[in-house]
Amino acid sequence: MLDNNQLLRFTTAGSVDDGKSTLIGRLLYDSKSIFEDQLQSIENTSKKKGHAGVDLALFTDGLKDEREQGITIDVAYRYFTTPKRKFIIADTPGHIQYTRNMVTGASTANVATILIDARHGVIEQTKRHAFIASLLNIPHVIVCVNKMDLVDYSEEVFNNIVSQFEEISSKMLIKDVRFIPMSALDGDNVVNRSENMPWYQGSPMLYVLETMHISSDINKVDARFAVQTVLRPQSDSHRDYRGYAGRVASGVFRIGDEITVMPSGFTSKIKGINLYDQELEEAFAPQSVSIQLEDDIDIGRGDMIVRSNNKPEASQDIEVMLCWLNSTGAKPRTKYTIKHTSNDQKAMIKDVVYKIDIETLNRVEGNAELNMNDIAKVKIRTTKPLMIDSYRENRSTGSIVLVDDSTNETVAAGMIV
Ligand SMILES: Nc1nc2c(ncn2[C@@H]2O[C@H](COP(=O)(O)OP(=O)(O)OP(=O)(O)O)[C@@H](O)[C@H]2O)c(=O)[nH]1
Repeated sequence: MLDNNQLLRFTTAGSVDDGKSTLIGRLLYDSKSIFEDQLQSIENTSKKKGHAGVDLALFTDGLKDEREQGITIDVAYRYFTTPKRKFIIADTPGHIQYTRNMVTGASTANVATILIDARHGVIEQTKRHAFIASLLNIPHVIVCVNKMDLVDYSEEVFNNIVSQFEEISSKMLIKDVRFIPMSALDGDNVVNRSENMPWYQGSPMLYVLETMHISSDINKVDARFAVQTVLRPQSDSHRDYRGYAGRVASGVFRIGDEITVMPSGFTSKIKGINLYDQELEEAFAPQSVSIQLEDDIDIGRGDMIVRSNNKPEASQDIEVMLCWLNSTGAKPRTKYTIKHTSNDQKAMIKDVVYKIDIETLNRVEGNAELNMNDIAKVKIRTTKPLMIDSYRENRSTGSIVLVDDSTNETVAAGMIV
């Protein structure tokens, strides 16, 4: 089984021409994560285009081709592996890096990388990227100060950018932020240590990504099991078996644990845990398992099994920071389907408390309209209770999405306050 700790998800954000494609290309190329045939074709194209070396941006050009053909790809996922870790990069194309794409790509990320052009320093866009990383509670941020070759590898320029960034990030909730001076084009401090910046004592980017401690990014304290379906095999040998299949959203469950089923409130003890036909002593997030209980109680999809001494709140009135994702905007007095873990209910937006002006990061009150890319604090009322935690404490049971039933489109993503 894949040790989930070894899988690191990261997003890339930067404004147009900061060098995102070049950086990803450099990471793949220098870490030798490119397939031979792909590499050959890129080298040929680079030669044809008159490039002295390899045109690194070609690694991510697939995305551009598709875009030019009019196929909308908002977030592209790239996979690469080094001997130490597996990586998934959620990449959003530079000039369509709207809030919605960043939110979509970043919601499960361990790390957000934010690119800054060393010549320009911290700009409006950087602020927006930092804000979204903080809003989504992405545990780690790496600020890549790129194009250091164009500022004479100056330590002073780098230090100034670090201070500028720290000034804005100190007002946000960003837990772990690191700064790396680099040249993606020349490969300085991406995979290999730069010889041009001996003053930089830190590690190159890949090393940081490979060694970053991410196992504590998952909430291991609050045990939450979202029931997806009830298993009742019909064969004679399994006649007494009744298991609840679902996903451990967070925390750990062990045989013998005293549990409560929510929202009904019935209590029991865990009798067995199965992963396919394997019997486990314990299960942890994000495993999908089936759980057997000592008592026969009425449980269905959307219920949540939790440890009795640590329960989420059951509520029909929730406050969320909502990011509106579709172009139609929010329709007034409309019922949406709200999806929360395995629980689907109907919900209505009762009130827009305030919107965030993404440029100034100020709150704007008195404007109830929600359009694409808007971020707002809203009050939602659901038809039945949801078992919720705050997103800060639990990224899994603290997040929701809204779906428009008439089109089946996901129209908003929200973080429970
Ligand atoms: N001198 C220098 N140029 C760089 C560096 N990194 C990228 N560039 C150049 O900057 C330009 C933009 O790089 P891209 O990688 O295409 O930028 P991007 O951010 O991916 O741009 P979009 O795909 O439009 O979002 C290209 O001409 C790159 O060769 C660097 O470290 N130093």
